[in-house]
Amino acid sequence: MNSSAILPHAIEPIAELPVDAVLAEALLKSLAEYGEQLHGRRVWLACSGGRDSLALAALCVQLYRQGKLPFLPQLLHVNHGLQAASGAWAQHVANWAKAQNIPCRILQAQLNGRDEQAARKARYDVMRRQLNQDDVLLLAHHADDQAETVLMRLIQGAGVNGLSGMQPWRVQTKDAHRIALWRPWLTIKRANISAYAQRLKLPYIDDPTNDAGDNVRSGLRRDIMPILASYNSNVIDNIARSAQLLSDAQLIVNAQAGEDLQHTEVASLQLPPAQRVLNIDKLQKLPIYRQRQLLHYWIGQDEPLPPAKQLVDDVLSLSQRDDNDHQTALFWQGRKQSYTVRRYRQQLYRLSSDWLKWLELPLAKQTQTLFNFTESNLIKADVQATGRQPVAINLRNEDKFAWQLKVLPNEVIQLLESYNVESDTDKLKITFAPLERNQRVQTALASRSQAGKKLYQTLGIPSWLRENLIVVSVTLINKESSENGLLESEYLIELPILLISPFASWALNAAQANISVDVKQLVAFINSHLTLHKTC
Ligand SMILES: Nc1ncnc2c1ncn2[C@@H]1O[C@H](COP(=O)(O)OP(=O)(O)OP(=O)(O)O)[C@@H](O)[C@H]1O
Repeated sequence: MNSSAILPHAIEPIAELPVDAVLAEALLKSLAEYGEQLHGRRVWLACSGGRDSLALAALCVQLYRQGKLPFLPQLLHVNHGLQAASGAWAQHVANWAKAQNIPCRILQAQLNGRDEQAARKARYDVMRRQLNQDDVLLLAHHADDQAETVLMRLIQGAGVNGLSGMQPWRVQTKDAHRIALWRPWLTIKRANISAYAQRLKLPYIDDPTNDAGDNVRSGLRRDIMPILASYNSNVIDNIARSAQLLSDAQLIVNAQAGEDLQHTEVASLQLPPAQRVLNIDKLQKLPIYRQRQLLHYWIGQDEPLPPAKQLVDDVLSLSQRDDNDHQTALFWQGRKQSYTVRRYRQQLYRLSSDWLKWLELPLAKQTQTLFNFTESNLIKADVQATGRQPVAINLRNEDKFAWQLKVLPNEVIQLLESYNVESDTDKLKITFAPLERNQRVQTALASRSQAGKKLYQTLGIPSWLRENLIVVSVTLINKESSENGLLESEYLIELPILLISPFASWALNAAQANISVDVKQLVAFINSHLTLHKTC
């Protein structure tokens, strides 16, 4: 609204006229439809003081007085402070609310720019801050707004989702704060609202910028809609109906993509929203249109807005390549965070930038003494009890993610004792050290020890995970008896038993150490407690 907006004078309580049947029916029908979601929620009404939102407020007052509406919404008016008259409009809305005896709150918006988009964002931000968890915000958007929205999106090349327009009920979550936007008038034409406002002599504020044609929306309203109406007088209703049909279609598309996703995701590699992984072989079993839809859904999940079609096409081509290029990285800036989509072998990865940064942090070598009998004066019987408590070892801990390994010392000691080896009688020491590029280790996947690139290839480690391999070793006392059993010698040995990455682990072959330990069984007590969790 600009300063030339017409500010009406007469503010009176709403006349005792019969309610408008069409407008009331739309509101009450919507109330019945979302009754369950509305139950026990506080309802607010976003009121600009313009014709539509003032009419919605007036209808709520009338229906409430007649006992047809179980609640009276509290008005919220946002003062954008853009023009000299802004303060007067806010006062006008407050005065009108007072005359109707309904609560009203005036909020000041903090604008970041002077265009309509900035005002809209600031308006929603300040209203959202006012609302409590699960509160509902009533908006007066109507069929003409819906038609303009659909046309705007059409000329921007939107898909089914965009063309389904505004939704009558939309839950919005931002930083775990959840509210619902409720638009009961999406099927009501502006003309009906105008007639009602006139009958009631509603003192609404008339904003000339709405029809000035100086932004896309008002340009469509002023120049394009009348032309379309000359071809088909039902154009508003018809576009609003198309939006409803497409909204149903979108639900079906989403359900299909969700189902396809379940079959194509690689369950063991998921760390949502930091890392999401798709199996390309399974993706390619789907018809091409479902592949595209699935990728669109997969990339955009965890984000409020979907990715551009170009990115979906690029990811699709990446999945179709048959060369061995693992270097391509497709960047996507989402609303909440940014991501990189990469391919490694037959898998597509969507990696958040936070996660990639975390993976680049250095890992330090550390030695943990799981037990110290001398210091704590524990006798072995106590070990049986306390050793059942897993010992958590932080491999890399930072505000966003924590990589932790849990060891059951009791089990490890018992197992070691069942072989001809013992842990140091006073201490059980486990060492965690980043795998050196040239360090050779032998896993069950290879017949001899390997290092560097060969090892990564054998284990299938993508390039961004290569600095995240850790060798776990136990310090043991090995006893050797001579053949006649008379001579017994003991020596300390550091035995590498396990290689771990954030998502997998591999038992290391101890044959080189010349010790008869069943390494697989030994590592089970360490391996099975590996957890990686996101802390925020
Ligand atoms: N300054 C504001 N304070 C509170 N709510 C607002 C404000 N501006 C808009 N709204 C809400 O957002 C909806 C859509 O915004 P839009 O810009 O189309 O409204 P408007 O044309 O300025 O006013 P109205 O829809 O009331 O005639 C409004 O119907 C109203 O519910």
